[in-house]
Parts: sequence; C-alpha cells; structure tokens
Amino acid sequence: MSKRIVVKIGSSSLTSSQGGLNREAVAYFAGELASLYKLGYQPLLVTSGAVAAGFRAIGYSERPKKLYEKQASAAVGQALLMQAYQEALADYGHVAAQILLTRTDFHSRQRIGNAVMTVEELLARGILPIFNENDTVSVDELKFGDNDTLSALVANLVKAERLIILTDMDGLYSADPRNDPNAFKYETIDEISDEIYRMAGGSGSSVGTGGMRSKLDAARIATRGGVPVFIGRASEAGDLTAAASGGGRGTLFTTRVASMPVKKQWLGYLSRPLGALIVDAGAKRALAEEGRSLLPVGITAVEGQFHEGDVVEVRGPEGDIVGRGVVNYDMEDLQRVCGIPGPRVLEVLKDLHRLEAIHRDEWISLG
Ligand SMILES: Nc1ncnc2c1ncn2[C@@H]1O[C@H](COP(=O)(O)OP(=O)(O)O)[C@@H](O)[C@H]1O
Ligand SMILES: N[C@@H](CCC(=O)OP(=O)(O)O)C(=O)O
Repeated sequence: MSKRIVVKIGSSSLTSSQGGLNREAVAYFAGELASLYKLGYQPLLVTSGAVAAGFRAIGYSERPKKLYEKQASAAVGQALLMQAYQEALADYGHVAAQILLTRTDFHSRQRIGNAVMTVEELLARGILPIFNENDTVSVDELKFGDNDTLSALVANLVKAERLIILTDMDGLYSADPRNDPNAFKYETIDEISDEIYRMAGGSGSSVGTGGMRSKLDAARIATRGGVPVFIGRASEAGDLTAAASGGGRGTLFTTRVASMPVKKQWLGYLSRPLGALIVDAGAKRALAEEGRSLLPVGITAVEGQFHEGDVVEVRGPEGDIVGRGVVNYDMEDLQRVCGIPGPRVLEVLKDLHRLEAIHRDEWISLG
C-alpha cells in the first residue's frame, strides 16, 4: 500500500488578509502534491479557505463574523477553491474530489463508514480527495470551526503515515512569535503536556481561526491514534516532500502507539455520549490501568438518558474523565443496580444479557 499522507492547508496559507484566493499559492501546493505522487506517496488534502476565498466576491470588506455571512461566503468560496485546485492539479495530470463533512457526520458510524469507503475508492483510482467542513449546513455549536481537528480525524481514519499541518509559522514556538521576539522553536515533541499547551495561543492572522492551540488539539488526536504530526510551513519547492520524509521546516510530534482500530477511534473522538457513569477509585483503576471491564458494583452514580448500546462517558470520583464506552444497560436498570456486587445484580434484574456495565472491548481510556 502506498504511504498515505494527509496534508492540511490553513486559510492563512491560501488567501490574502483582504480576502480572495492566492492563485500562486494554490499552484505552488498543486506542484508540491504532484511531487508527493511522484515519490510514491498517496496524498489526501484537507483545505480551509472557503470563507476567506468567498467573502470579497459577495461584497463583504472583511472576513465576516456572523454565522450566516460566513456560510454565504463559504458557499461561494468553496466552489472557487475547488475550481482553483482542479485547474492547478490538471497541469500535473491529477484529478481532485470534493468531500464536505460536518461534525455530526462523525457521530454516526454508518455515515463515517460510507465516507471511508468513498475515500478508499477514490484513492484506488488515483484521485486526490480534498476535504473541508460543510460550512453551509454546520450549526455553530457543532462546528469544527477550523480544519485542524478534521484533518486529525481523517488521518486516523485512513491510517495515514503522517499528518502534515501547514500554516504560516515554521513550527511551534515557546510563545506566539508575533508577540514575543524571544520565542524559540521546538524541533520535536514526544509528549503534548499541559506545559506545551500553555505555549500555544490562538490565531494571529486575520483569516485563520484555530491558531496553534487547535493544532495541538489535532496533534493530540492524531498521535493518540498512531499518526505522527508535522506542524510547519511550506512555501518553497521541496518543502512538502521534505516534511513528508522527516525533514522540513516545522515541529514534529512523535507517537509511540500503533494505529488505533476505527471502532476505538469512533468511540473516543467521534461518538456522542448520552450520559455519564461516575465510578469509585477501584473501578477507575480497573478500567484505566488494568484493562478490565466495568461492573455495576464500581458505579456510584448514573447521569443522563441512555439505552443499552449507547455511548456513555465515565468519570472518576473527582469528576475527572476516565474514558468512554458502550453501555450494556438502560439508564433506569443501571440506576437500580449501581453499587451492587455481581451475583446480586442478577437477583434484581432477572433477564440480564451481560453483567458488565461496559465491556473492555467496547471501551477507550481518555484520562
Ligand atoms: N506558540 C506558538 N507558536 C507558533 N505560532 C503560534 C503560537 N501561538 C499562537 N500562534 C499563532 O498561530 C497562528 C497559526 O494559526 P492560524 O492563524 O489558525 O493559521 P491557519 O489558517 O494556518 O490554520 C500563527 O500565525 C501564530 O500567530
Ligand atoms: N471551513 C472553513 C475553515 C475556516 C478556517 O479559517 O480554518 P483554518 O484556516 O484552518 O484555521 C473555510 O474553509 O473557510
């Protein structure tokens, strides 16, 4: 199988601060993607820029703030963006496909399964899949907003060899270099600690949205799913192929875990928990450290409205998130048996299918 590389390009790399597409930038990235193909890579692209590309064309003087204005801008800009990519890629004999997704698509295992099948078919036919958020239908509270998270989810789903997040900075600095001239750059990061998070600020440009913080969120999702991440800059010929093969101008975030099965990814990052189970210290240890299933005896409280087969969040005695899993009880049943040891659960609930409240195969630790 070819080496899959997911490349995310931010608005700040594609558009000018006054809005409108920078065609030279699109041509440059098309050339870099063509070089990846030549080296035997199979690239997938996640691109922002729809709002930034479209707002001037429909008469706004600056990047709009209201949701409906952004959506209108994206409706115009997305078409301009794809047209520009198609034309630029055609110069190298490549064809692009547009895939617009929303966060809610990821809540459904079936919809994501369909998207993955489509992507596999496109890749098998040598087509470049180009992803963006479906801005026109996304509801504000559920939006990815920036595409950093989307790129991490895509990288995990296709089991990419690397995720390359391109932006206007050549990596993660100890502080936003726009504000701190003494900031220094990190070449490699093995662990995205809280201390690293504190260094990352929001967006410094007038067209980007996520800033370095959302890139770190994305790096955390991807590295936990087994995909190493490069965050940096590409503006000269060869920069992207260098980033793909371990060099480049940026910061590399390493991973120590093998790629995560799609089912676990869905549970951890895509599913929508419908309730929460609060567990005692022993149950928390059994789940988080010993790889065991959760039994009703370790549950101290039950929250939310859920049925057997739904996803629930599990929290520790201090309210800390331990992980998520598929629950084997309806909410009312679990409430009746929480805190009760194994054999006595069967006395309360006679037609029980499974004793475990959450089976370890249907569980992911997130602490
Ligand atoms: N610690 C940091 N290191 C580097 N850049 C940072 C840091 N903190 C905040 N930033 C800002 O993040 C910006 C890149 O994010 P963003 O504007 O969202 O771009 P994009 O459109 O490429 O996603 C940089 O221009 C920079 O101002
Ligand atoms: N889906 C939006 C992304 C918005 C955005 O600015 O994202 P980013 O540049 O990745 O911080 C668009 O295409 O305009």
